[in-house]
Amino acid sequence: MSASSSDAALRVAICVARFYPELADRLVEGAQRVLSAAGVASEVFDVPGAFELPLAALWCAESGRFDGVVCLGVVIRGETDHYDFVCQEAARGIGAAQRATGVPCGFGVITCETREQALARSGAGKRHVGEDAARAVLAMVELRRQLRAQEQARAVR
Ligand SMILES: Nc1c(NC[C@H](O)[C@H](O)[C@H](O)CO)[nH]c(=O)[nH]c1=O
Ligand SMILES: CC(=O)[C@@H](O)COP(=O)(O)O
Repeated sequence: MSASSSDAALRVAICVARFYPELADRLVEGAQRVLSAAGVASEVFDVPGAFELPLAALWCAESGRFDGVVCLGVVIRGETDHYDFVCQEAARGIGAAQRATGVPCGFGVITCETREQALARSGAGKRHVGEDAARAVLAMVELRRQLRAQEQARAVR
C-alpha cells in the first residue's frame, strides 16, 4: 500500500508484546519495513504480553500523536485455557481501542499452537503478520483521509 503525498507527516505507533522476544523482533521488523517503504515514521512501544496491548494501543491512539497503531505479539497455546483469555482480550480490546478513538489499530497478533507456526507467520514461509497489520493500518489511514477530503469538499460547496 503506497502512502499518499501527504503521508510524509504521518506517524504510526507500533505496540509490541515482548513475551517471546525473538518472535516479537521479527514482527516489528516486518511492520517497520512496510511503514518505511510507505514513507511513514514509526515509534515502538514495548509491553509485557498480548493482554497489555489494548491499553497501550488506547494510550497511543488517544495521545493525538499517531495516525494509526500497529499491535504485534505472539500467543502460543499452553496446557490450560489461559491462551483463550489472552487471545480474546487482545482481539476484543484492540478492536475497542480503535472504535473508541477512531484511530486505526491493526491486529498483528499471531495466535497459534507451536513456535514453528509462529515462525511461519512472521516471515518464514506462510505469511508475515507484522507486515500485514502495518498494511492494514495504512489502508485505513488512507480511507480516513479520503473520507475527510470528501467531507471538506462538500463543506465548501
Ligand atoms: N502466554 C502468553 C502471554 N501471557 C502473558 C499475558 O499477555 C500478560 O502479559 C500477563 O497475563 C500479565 O498481565 N502473553 C503473550 O503475549 N503470549 C503468550 O503466549
Ligand atoms: C498463552 C498462555 O498464556 C500460555 O503460555 C500459558 O501456558 P499454560 O496454559 O500451560 O499455563
